[in-house]
Amino acid sequence: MLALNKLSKTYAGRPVLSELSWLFRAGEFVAIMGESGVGKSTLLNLVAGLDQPDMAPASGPPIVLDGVAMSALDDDAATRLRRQKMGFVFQAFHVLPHLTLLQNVALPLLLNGLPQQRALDMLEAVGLQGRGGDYPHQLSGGQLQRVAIARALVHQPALVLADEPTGNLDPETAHGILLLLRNEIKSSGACTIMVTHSHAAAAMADRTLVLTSSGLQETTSVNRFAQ
Ligand SMILES: Nc1ncnc2c1ncn2[C@@H]1O[C@H](COP(=O)(O)OP(=O)(O)OP(=O)(O)O)[C@@H](O)[C@H]1O
Repeated sequence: MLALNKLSKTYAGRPVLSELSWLFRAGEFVAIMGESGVGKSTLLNLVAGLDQPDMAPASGPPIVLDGVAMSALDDDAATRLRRQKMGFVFQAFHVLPHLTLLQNVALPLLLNGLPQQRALDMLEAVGLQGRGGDYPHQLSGGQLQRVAIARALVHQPALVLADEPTGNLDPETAHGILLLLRNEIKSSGACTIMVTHSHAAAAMADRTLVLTSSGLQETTSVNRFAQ
């Protein structure tokens, strides 16, 4: 579904990611952990096409999503792919304050020319039925994350990217949000990559990878849902 093939990223001559390779399968919920500064957010940004990897190795394109080499796309094509195939639960893509909750959740449908009905269904799925006309400032942090998850999944993307989706929440609220995220991605069949520092969050994933300077490695110690 998503293949990384010797993916590397260097900032100002300093290597951050070196020849990362991994295959993420459809429907899989994967947590990525690792020390601060090791390059987890960089990895998500590269997969999202928001940043460019180092020149492709001779062995082939470094990021391939559903058979499409990201490096072969121009800006417009990359934007279209991102819009159609990806959903984000990133701080940088936070809920827009001047739009109602329904408008926020409907945005990916609007951008993809899809019918708007699913926005109402998604608001209901995340427990915010009847709140579609409210604005983000009327919500708690946990409710806002529910809106972010509804918006990330409403257009049924093949790939969901989440960066610390429960970073600012208390443990109980965080647990509820992660259960919701897990249920929604399992029913939609999306592949989900979640970067987190939280072992409790990682335990909700099917598997956990640890990113170090030597690359990605699977660890089995934290996954309650591991199959
Ligand atoms: N745009 C950029 N320009 C230069 N250096 C950058 C840029 N983005 C990230 N870096 C550097 O790359 C390294 C990895 O950063 P990144 O944010 O990916 O780490 P991280 O593992 O997500 O850290 P954390 O867990 O603290 O969020 C850091 O040393 C950071 O300073």
